[in-house]
Amino acid sequence: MSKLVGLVGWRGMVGSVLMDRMVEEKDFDLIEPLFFSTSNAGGAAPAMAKNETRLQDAFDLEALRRCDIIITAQGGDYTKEIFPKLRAAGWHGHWIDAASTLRMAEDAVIILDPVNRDVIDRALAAGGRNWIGGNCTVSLMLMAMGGLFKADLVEWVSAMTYQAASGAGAQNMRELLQQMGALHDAVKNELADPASAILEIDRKVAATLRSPDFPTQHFRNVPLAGSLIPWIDVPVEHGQSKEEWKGGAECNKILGKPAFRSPGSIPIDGLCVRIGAMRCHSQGLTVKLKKDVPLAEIEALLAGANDWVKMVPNEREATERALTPAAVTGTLSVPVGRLHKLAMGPEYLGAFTVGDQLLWGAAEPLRRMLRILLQA
Ligand SMILES: NC(=O)C1=CN([C@@H]2O[C@H](COP(=O)(O)OP(=O)(O)OC[C@H]3O[C@@H](n4cnc5c(N)ncnc54)[C@H](OP(=O)(O)O)[C@@H]3O)[C@@H](O)[C@H]2O)C=CC1
Ligand SMILES: N[C@@H](CC(=O)OP(=O)(O)O)C(=O)O
Repeated sequence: MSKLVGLVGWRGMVGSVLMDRMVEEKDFDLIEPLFFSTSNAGGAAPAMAKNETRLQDAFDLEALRRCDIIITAQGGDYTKEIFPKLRAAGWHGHWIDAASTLRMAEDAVIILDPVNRDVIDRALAAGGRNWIGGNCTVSLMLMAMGGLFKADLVEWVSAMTYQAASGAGAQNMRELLQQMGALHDAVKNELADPASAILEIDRKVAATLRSPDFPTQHFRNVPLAGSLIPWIDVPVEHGQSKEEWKGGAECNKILGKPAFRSPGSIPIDGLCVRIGAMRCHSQGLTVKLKKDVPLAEIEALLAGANDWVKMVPNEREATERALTPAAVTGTLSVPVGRLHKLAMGPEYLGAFTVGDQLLWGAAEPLRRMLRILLQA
């Protein structure tokens, strides 16, 4: 009999990407889905529903307890409220979650199976039941650079990120576009006139960016279009933002290493910056290798690590065409390029990578974990 799989958060942004991927990969052929809602219990479930065609109440513990597996992309507040109650009520099913709430819990595994299938399998054999998707930036960096970690060649990594608006949420994507539109509106007459002065256009753009009427409500009252925001998420210790802390904390956990900042862990740190891309995060990486490894060997290790990483030659045209959010958006491909040894010495590697933060960064690891559980 098919497993009963509860789906919570399926109509949100991450949830919708997840549903599309599950349809594409025919995951629904293998399960009996049960759709939940926090706002419309009793309403019609989406077309993928089979026998259970009404939306269940996502706060109804009895309905949730029926599920063998629950996948949620509803968000951290929902997880915080429901997960402990569900476990306390004796539910022993598998919980697959996109939210960060449970990531660092001892009994939770951060799932990214092309990188840490061994960690997942060990936890599964030991009775593990909590499977949490990683932070998007972290997952995308590991999808790109997994080959070097697997070969135990990494002494430390510094990641400088260029993160898309989607990481802040659907409303932020809309606001980014509104900001772009407002900037264009401010100078559209001058743009139509090839003789207009560029510095006059620039002056008007700057005034618009700084105007109290510029739409900035979702970006904490600062512009993103025509600018950038070098802070993501709340401050934590050591002068880091939480997004920067996740780089070290989650990477080490995903790789099955000792806790970040403890002996044996890999130092991973950098600066996380929001830029005006829609849904692809990019990262400029400095990797300190444990030894001088020839570039050709590095490329082979990276390219062989999984089916989605794609090497882009360190050439101008190939880079401009293939190593950008515009090229990658909406795809599972994780290109890595700009690979070269840096001036600091032969153990210092420069690299640049781009990935869709809603696919490998959020939805894809969840549906792949479902497949792993269905095969177990
Ligand atoms: N955004 C990201 O980049 C990432 C997000 N995550 C995690 O996933 C969680 C969900 O994120 P995200 O998908 O961006 O959140 P959304 O705000 O898009 O969706 C969350 C929920 O909001 C409700 N909702 C209310 N109004 C609408 C509407 N107009 N359209 C769709 N849904 C609506 C839905 O619940 P209901 O149907 O019950 O009303 C939905 O499941 C995050 O809180 C985070 O924990 C993880 C990785 C990346
Ligand atoms: N914080 C990420 C998006 C995200 O949802 O991350 P997490 O899953 O770690 O909360 C960003 O802003 O780009």
